[in-house]
Amino acid sequence: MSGPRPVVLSGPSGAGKSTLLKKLLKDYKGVFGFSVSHTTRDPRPGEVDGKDYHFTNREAMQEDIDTGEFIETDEFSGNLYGTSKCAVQDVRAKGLICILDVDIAGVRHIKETDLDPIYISIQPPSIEVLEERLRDRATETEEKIQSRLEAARIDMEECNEPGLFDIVIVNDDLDESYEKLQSVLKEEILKVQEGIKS
Ligand SMILES: Nc1nc2c(ncn2[C@@H]2O[C@H](COP(=O)(O)OP(=O)(O)O)[C@@H](O)[C@H]2O)c(=O)[nH]1
Ligand SMILES: Nc1ncnc2c1ncn2[C@@H]1O[C@H](COP(=O)(O)OP(=O)(O)O)[C@@H](O)[C@H]1O
Repeated sequence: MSGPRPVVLSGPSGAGKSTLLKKLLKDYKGVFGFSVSHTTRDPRPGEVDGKDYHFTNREAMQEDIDTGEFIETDEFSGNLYGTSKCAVQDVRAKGLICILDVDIAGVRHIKETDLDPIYISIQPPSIEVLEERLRDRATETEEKIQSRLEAARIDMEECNEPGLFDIVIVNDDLDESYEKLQSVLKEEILKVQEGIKS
């Protein structure tokens, strides 16, 4: 499919991916669209089905996986997550830059497809700061915090693997990170904005 290149945002749970991507979606209306993943985890207060995720159960999701409806899926912290073909096509059909928020296993799966996105890793300044952010967010049980921190340690190591990401942004100061993110995406943003004008 032609059009602007999609963008993959990855990085440990709690690093700030949703915060950054929500800013992009708000500041660049008509430029970006979010690929709404499926998940078997429970919705958090305020999360909207069909907007933040397609909330589903394991049986229904497995049926869809079996019929080939997913580009990639992964088990993360006891739940299934996955990007459906429709999630990406719906955004790309509108000519928008499709943003995917996936874990590092998802990044590796997407590398095997022809999607050709820009790969961006959002990292916390340290594991201690990450733990603090996860605790302050107050969305996870102690068990889920521990399993996210375990996955984070692996992610923080693997993100520096040569060729895996186009850029790694250490999200210390939010405004600075957002500036860096916008600057990496400048070219694609311009393509869409020029398209809107003409
Ligand atoms: N592979 C894959 N990972 C996903 C997908 N959707 C979300 N994730 C990842 O699953 C992890 C947990 O997401 P979530 O439960 O929303 O927690 P949060 O990242 O702490 O807000 C994060 O690392 C997400 O990037 C997906 O469709 N595919
Ligand atoms: N640069 C930052 N400095 C301080 N707190 C941040 C920063 N970026 C995000 N946060 C906070 O950290 C928590 C985790 O961010 P979130 O966007 O939910 O992460 P992710 O989507 O990667 O799991 C949220 O409570 C968010 O408000």
